[in-house]
Amino acid sequence: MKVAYLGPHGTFSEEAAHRYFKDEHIDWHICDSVPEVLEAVGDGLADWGIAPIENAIEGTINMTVDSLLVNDLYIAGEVILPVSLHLLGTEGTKEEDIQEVWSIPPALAQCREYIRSLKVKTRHFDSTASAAEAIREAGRNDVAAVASAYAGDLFGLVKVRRNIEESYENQTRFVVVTKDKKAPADAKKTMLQVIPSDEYTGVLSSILNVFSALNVNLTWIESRPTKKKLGAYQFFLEAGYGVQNPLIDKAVAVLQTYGHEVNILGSFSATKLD
Ligand SMILES: O=C(O)C(=O)Cc1ccccc1
Repeated sequence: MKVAYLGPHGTFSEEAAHRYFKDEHIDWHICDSVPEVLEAVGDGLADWGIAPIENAIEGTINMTVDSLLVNDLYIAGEVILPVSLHLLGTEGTKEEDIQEVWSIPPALAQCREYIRSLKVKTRHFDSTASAAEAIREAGRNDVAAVASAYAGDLFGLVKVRRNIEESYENQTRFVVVTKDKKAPADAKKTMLQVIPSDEYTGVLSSILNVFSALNVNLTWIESRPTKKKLGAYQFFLEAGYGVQNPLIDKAVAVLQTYGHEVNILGSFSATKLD
């Protein structure tokens, strides 16, 4: 079985992948960016992929939501991983000498306040670990990376400042995706994409009412542009029942009678890591 995740070694994605698939014999397919992970599964280069979709501080990771759709993937699992971010530099780096901080944008966003307080520039990388690796290769004392303690150890960096994110309860949610649109038997949540038939006053509230009328809890809601014209949005709704529950079929049927396009993007249960 081949599983794709965001590399290089030392990313949070690697930790999530290794801990989620711990009991199986896996052929790992390490990718250079989050969109490439989902593309690898879409193109059949890997059977499964794991990608970050939501962070407790920064919210939705849009590149994952968008790439899920482009590659026609099914979410069959979810992993919640505690994450701690540190400012990492080469030996001898002093906080006051840092001019630039390097990392993947969602990680930089989780420590926005701290980075603003340093009054430094930021540089975007494709992962926390690729930023840490670049700091080691640069061998400079005026740049630092935002990454995990594990990445710091791997690339021989020291912690210039610990726990720089804006919450001590920081967690990231990853989705486990595949091409096969089959829900696991124990699925407890369903992810739906709803593309409204038209723009009219109250369209979102009428969509949400379908779920409240059926007493189906929604655990996540996100809107993304349809990318067709300015102001046209589609909605992602995560319902608190697996797809095998008749209430999900009912909700989909009602939404379709309203003329909305509804796609089931996945059904899964959560794995919480500590
Ligand atoms: O860059 C990484 O280490 C990733 O796996 C992506 C990511 C970035 C920020 C928080 C969690 C995961």
